Amino acid sequence: MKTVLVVAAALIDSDGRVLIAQRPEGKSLAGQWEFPGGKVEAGETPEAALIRELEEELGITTRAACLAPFVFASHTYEMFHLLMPLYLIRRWEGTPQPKEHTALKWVRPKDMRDYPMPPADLPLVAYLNDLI
Ligand SMILES: Nc1nc2c([nH]c(=O)n2[C@H]2C[C@H](O)[C@@H](COP(=O)(O)OP(=O)(O)OP(=O)(O)O)O2)c(=O)[nH]1
Repeated sequence: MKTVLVVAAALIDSDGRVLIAQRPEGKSLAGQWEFPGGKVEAGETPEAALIRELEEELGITTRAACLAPFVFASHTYEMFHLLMPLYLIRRWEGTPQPKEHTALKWVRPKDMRDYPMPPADLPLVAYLNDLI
């Protein structure tokens, strides 16, 4: 089975809330709430991929020095194995806009269970709960 490398971000605001984004209709896991991010492309570093995805998906600018490696998900889906590092980001420029998602929401980690998330993400929420 193929291992797919996806990078994701937990943007954290000054109130300790984390940004989650709802996947659009027509995609896999439609309607579920995820951490912004996406697949690392050939020849790209994970950090460059995340900076690119945040610009494309949210219209925000950040830089590699603002990405703090945190934890990772390793989860087998039916068609592939997902390996997904999650970076913490507390500094960025711009206001996140849902350019590719149905909606965005700032939520406290303890409230994330109210939002259906991909199975790979559930362990990550527990780590955010401990952090924040
Ligand atoms: N960005 C992101 N992707 C996640 C999370 N949890 C999780 O299982 N994924 C999965 C969903 C997708 O299969 C893949 C991310 O792919 P993507 O967002 O770049 O591309 P996509 O939706 O077009 O992918 P797909 O339809 O081909 O599955 O990782 C998460 O928290 N954030």
